[in-house]
Amino acid sequence: MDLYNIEDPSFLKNKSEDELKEIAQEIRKFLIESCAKTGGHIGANLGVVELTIALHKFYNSPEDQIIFDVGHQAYIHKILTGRINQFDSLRQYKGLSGFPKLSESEHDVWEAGHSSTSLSAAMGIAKARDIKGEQFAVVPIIGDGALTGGMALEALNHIGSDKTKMTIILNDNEMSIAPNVGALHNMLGRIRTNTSYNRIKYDVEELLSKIPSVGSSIRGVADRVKDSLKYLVVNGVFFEELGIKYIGPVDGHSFHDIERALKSANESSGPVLIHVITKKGKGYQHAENDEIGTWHGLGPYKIETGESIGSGGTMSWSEFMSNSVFEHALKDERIVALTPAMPVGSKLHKFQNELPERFFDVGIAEQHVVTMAGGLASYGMKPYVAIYSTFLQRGYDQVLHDIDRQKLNVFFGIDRSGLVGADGETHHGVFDLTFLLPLPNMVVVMPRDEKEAKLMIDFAVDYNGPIAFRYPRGNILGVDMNEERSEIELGKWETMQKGIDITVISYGPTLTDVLEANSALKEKGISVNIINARFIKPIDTDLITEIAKSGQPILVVEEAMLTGGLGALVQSYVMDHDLGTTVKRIGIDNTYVEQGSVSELLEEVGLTKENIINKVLEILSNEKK
Ligand SMILES: Cc1ncc(C[n+]2csc(CCOP(=O)(O)OP(=O)(O)O)c2C)c(N)n1
Ligand SMILES: CC(=O)[C@@H](O)[C@H](O)COP(=O)(O)O
Ligand SMILES: [Mg+2]
Repeated sequence: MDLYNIEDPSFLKNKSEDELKEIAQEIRKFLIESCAKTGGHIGANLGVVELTIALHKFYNSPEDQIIFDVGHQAYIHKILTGRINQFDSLRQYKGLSGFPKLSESEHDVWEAGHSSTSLSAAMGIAKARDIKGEQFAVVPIIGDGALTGGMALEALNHIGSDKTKMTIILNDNEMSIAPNVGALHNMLGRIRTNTSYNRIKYDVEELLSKIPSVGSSIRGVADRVKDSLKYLVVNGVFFEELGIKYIGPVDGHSFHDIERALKSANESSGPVLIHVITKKGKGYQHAENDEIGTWHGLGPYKIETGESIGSGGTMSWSEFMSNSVFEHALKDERIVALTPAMPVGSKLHKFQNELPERFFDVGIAEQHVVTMAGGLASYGMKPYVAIYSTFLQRGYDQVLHDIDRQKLNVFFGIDRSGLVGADGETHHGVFDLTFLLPLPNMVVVMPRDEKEAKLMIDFAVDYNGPIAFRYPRGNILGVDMNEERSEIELGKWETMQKGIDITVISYGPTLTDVLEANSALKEKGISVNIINARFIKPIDTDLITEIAKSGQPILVVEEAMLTGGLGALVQSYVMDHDLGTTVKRIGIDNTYVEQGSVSELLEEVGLTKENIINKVLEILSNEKK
């Protein structure tokens, strides 16, 4: 079978099981080879090869709506819907997205990137279908990790009570990114190991099918026996009690078993959940043996050895942050660390292994993690919540209502602040300032390099109140740790270079570009006053006033949304206090930034040394007029 000839999934309809197995094998081989070059979410995809093929054989996409939760496991779906030729560009600039994308194919009916949205989306689609009197199938596929997300549970609550027809595929591989956690995970584990129920249930169903309809009273008794079995051996009771018919566990690598379950689900008039058991990384030894979560998603690798290509170098920001907080925790018993399912990305292993009683992986539960940190803080602890900027969006009300309003002593490590690269528009950490800066009690900081990070971590640990500590994806800028630095003082900025023509204010790693632009501007005889706004909030109002009174125009450069960013704060301060000086900004202007390498994306949004130079020249030339 030439995978490159696939245009749509209809070719699967008349394939025999042996042929399907062959296709699965070819797809696996392709995925392993292709992701070795581009990187990507290989582990999750290798686990759903048979499942995705079986779904596309059984259903008629796009009329039947197949909805992938998170969407990181939709590569096979992309291959079966005619996109194999684009895999060379997977997750690259202008290339094939790593997630379902409406603009890529009519078969992508729902976009995601963040987890646990599929069931709510499915409910909406199913309701629209019913209101319009249409008949198609609605099939959300949700992982055991994504099922721990609060939204998924809210949706189950609604779907079960409403009895809306849909077939939910629960893809249980026992892994979130890291090994999955929580009581739901434990419950699924019990079901997986409880084979006796499954055997009895199938036997009883088999028996029931043989009872003729005339024997209705016998059949009634038998039905009740079958129903009561679930109470005896607990399988699926959780879902059944919610009003959702449970089928499973089903071997997710067996075409026969999946098809049998899909047929059975299809006959039901209400919601059904098929519990499918799969192996993450299936068919590729390195990914299959992964017990940590490294193979969930990664960059290019060597196929034979599984070694990563091109990673390494200096320490990542995440590792530096987590290790530094861990060092503090060894001395300060108030410090506890929390993560919503991201111990791998946030590099919390040291904390997790050495201080397990003060470490909490709460699963994909951003709202819960924030408020739980509040509870810990309210009782004298110093919680460190390592959370990706993009996922903190989920916990915003909790940050506002529970933490900031009560001035609780929570230290947020806001990982992946700024542009993240290949994951694209669902994952860039560029909105957090817009939602954090209005909070009256929140302090927001972002260090520019390793030395400043160390000083700021010391500050944040000592600080008593909510503090958001932003840091980007990628490696930390290493410097001489003995270098002299001005003391970190709440709301005070650092003057990195005194100048007389224009002030450029920035923070974090973007300052490197500002410093580079400065070298070129110096050659043109322009003297730049360079300010490190290490506190993005509170801003240094004394310094802004002093600069404005000196008559210098100001340029604020930031890797964040312009709306509600630092530049906006500085502009309003200058305006509100009639300081009269010009304030211009470079940042992300009212757009969702796509996927690509961070440098390509910085170029696209104008966050480059060249653009800073041009903007400075433009401002100075306008000032002269
Ligand atoms: C709201 C949110 N939090 C965290 C993540 C990061 N994340 C992406 S996939 C994933 C694990 C999902 O596990 P599961 O649903 O079981 O899928 P699997 O990879 O095992 O197939 C996590 C935590 C996310 N995408 N969205
Ligand atoms: C799909 C998802 O949300 C995660 O797998 C994400 O891709 C991880 O990103 P990092 O590689 O930055 O940890
Ligand atoms: Mg999983």
